[in-house]
Amino acid sequence: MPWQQARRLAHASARPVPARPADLAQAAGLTLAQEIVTRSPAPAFDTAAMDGFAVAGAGPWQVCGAVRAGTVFPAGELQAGQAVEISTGAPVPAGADAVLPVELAVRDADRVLGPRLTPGRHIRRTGEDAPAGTRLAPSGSRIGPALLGLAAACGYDTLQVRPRPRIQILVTGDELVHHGRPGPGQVRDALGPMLPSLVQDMGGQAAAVCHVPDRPGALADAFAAAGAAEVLAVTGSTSVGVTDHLRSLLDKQAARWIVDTVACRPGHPQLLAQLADGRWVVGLPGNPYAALVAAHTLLAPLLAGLAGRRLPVLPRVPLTGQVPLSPDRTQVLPVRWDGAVARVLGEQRSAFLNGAAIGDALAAVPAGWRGHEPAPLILPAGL
Ligand SMILES: Nc1nc2c(c(=O)[nH]1)N[C@H]1C(S)=C(S)[C@@H](COP(=O)(O)OP(=O)(O)OC[C@H]3O[C@@H](n4cnc5c(N)ncnc54)[C@H](O)[C@@H]3O)O[C@H]1N2
Ligand code: MOO
Repeated sequence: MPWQQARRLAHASARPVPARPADLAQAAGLTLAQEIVTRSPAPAFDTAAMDGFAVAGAGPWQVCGAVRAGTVFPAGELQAGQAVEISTGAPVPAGADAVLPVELAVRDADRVLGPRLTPGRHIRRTGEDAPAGTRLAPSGSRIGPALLGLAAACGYDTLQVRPRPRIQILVTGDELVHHGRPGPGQVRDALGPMLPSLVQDMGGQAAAVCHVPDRPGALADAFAAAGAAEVLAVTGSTSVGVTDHLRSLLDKQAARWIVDTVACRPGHPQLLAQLADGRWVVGLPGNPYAALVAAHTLLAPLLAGLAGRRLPVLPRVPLTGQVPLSPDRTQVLPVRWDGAVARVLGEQRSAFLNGAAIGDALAAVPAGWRGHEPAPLILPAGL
């Protein structure tokens, strides 16, 4: 399956997890499952945009009081020739035409003088930003800091959200060790430490990593023990070796296959299937860089779909450096991204993470790519 199609299919297959209410403080980073609508007009009242004097009619004006932010002018309507001292953010009294900034005002006892102002000058009118009932943020938006502030400004205390999809990471491989330097024939587990933080960046939530022996039956036991997770991410069992049990287990459990190998390098043995109980299984190759590429290909789109978000649109950027070409596969390469051009950090073998570890992003160079064409860029969260 072509790489772009695999991404789209992984996203389109997922049904969003159920929504629940969350306090604003708990909603950060989750996905909005409702619209944010202005409940009252914004601003809610005619508001002074400058510190100075709210003035009515032509000057000079008689100063007849003061109105600070958080209070209202008690004396009702201003008459022509009257002014009140006013703070930025305070309600402009009825009858006022404009706000005279303090820098332009000349105060003389209880009188104030200043230039003629166009009507409405330095007044933010009621509903000027958004009338009541305006749709400000659609369902499916990521709840970032600005959206939290907007929700609060619109009077929300809780939001309907979709929680982070839960993932159980199952790391297979009897050759793996988890501490120190590996002995003869052993390999230090790179994926146990890498995947939980990758999952977090992708909007999911990983349970404690589970290490599964290569013996037959162990993976089936791990599936049964995985509990409430929506997604099982299995590493190191995607191939056809005698210790790779994932494919046969999926067939034995009559799983529905969605993606079975992808035309990309590295990471082609990756897979996506759905168990009869609805849980998703993503098979990530054991080679660590191949696992990273596969996670961006299938896991990130699946998590976006489960969270109710759209498939991230990948920006297309020009590439420089040595770009290996392939007539029939997408090549996924670590790059340095300077904001204008992505420089390929050499060809990355599937077992090594050095390029990805120091690079800013991954470039997905399409099959049949020609040198001058921009290529899609996979940016990590936060860049
Ligand atoms: N006969 C074939 N052999 C292989 C094929 C193939 O098409 N036909 N594809 C190769 C490709 S490409 C890949 S990628 C791997 C995928 O293999 P698995 O997903 O089954 O993974 P393993 O065989 O268990 O491991 C591969 C490699 O990665 C190391 N590894 C595994 N897990 C980890 C980990 N957590 N941390 C660090 N390194 C890990 C493992 O020791 C192996 O060196 O299959 C090829 N073979
Ligand atoms: O797909 Mo494998 O990832 O080429 O090493």
